[in-house]
Amino acid sequence: MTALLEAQGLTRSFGVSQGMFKARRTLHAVNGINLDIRKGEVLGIVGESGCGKSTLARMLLGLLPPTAGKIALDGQDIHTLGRKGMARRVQPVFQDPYSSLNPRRTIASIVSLPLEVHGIGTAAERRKKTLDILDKVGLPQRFADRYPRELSGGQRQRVAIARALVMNPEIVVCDEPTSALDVSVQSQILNLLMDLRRELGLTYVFISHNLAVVEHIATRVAVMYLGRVVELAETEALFKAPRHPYTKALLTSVLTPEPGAGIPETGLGLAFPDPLNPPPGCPFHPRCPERMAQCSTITPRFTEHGRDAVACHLHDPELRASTPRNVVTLNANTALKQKENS
Ligand SMILES: Nc1ncnc2c1ncn2[C@@H]1O[C@H](COP(=O)(O)OP(=O)(O)OP(=O)(O)O)[C@@H](O)[C@H]1O
Repeated sequence: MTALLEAQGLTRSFGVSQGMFKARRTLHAVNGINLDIRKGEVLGIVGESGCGKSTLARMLLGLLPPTAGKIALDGQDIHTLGRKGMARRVQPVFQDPYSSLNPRRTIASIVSLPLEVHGIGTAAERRKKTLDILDKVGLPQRFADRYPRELSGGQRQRVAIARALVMNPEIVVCDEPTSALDVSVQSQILNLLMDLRRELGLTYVFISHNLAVVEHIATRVAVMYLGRVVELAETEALFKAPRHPYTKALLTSVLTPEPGAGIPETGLGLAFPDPLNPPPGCPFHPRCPERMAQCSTITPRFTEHGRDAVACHLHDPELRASTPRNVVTLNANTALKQKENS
């Protein structure tokens, strides 16, 4: 598969002030990510709250400029495409269908707005296209003249999907598209997204903290930790045989949407690190049950393993071969005890 959207060294930092008399500090929300999104795939992006998923999504959509690195769409720097050029080809579906739809506009006017903004078609053509799209997302055409408040959460998310599709984009970036919905409605929306992908040949970037959802929908998965991708693998391989200790921990946990709440039920014990003060070396090492001596000083390289890749010294053939005697493997309890004693 060829890369449709490609991120190179993608970085986004924010200046954060910590009170009146303290100097502003820099928070690297996304830190040097290389990622190719291939035509027709569903690239799942997972990781704890605060690891940088939404910041990455906003950059891929062209809504937030990177502080370093670049993104290319079909080989062309998205900077040169501009917001409008990007909006024709890459569209978002966000988490909250309550706040993302203008309450004062009718459904038809919400869905057709992108066409109007881009000056596409006559009013009659736009109306027809809007009704067709409502049909495609499973909403009765009579909803066209209703307002968001008259619709349920699931119906509103269908409107948000219709609005994303009305421009015939190639890529849809879905940021937690089912997280705000009732469980009973979530699978309907997921099935709709999958049907639309098949029918329209779409490519999805699918962000979720829900691993079961990602396993169901993604063809490939990128696991993020503190602004970096630490593992990238085909979905089946990732869920069957995760390589990175963090991925392994994620698979045995249920992530909470609360920032800073850490990974519950993993046995790792230690909380999510302060993004303003990330640990040296491998950012995961203080929580890692398999950490080795070099993990606290050397940042792991991203090494390829067949079609997959991982950033972990345990899987770096060069480093493993060169430092066999340095290796000190700690289990989760030892790591926890060390933390308690320090
Ligand atoms: N505008 C901003 N100014 C300062 N810090 C920010 C800003 N936006 C995001 N951050 C910080 O960047 C980091 C990554 O945030 P981001 O929202 O991308 O994470 P996330 O993985 O999407 O989390 P969630 O699942 O909670 O949405 C967090 O530490 C967050 O506090």
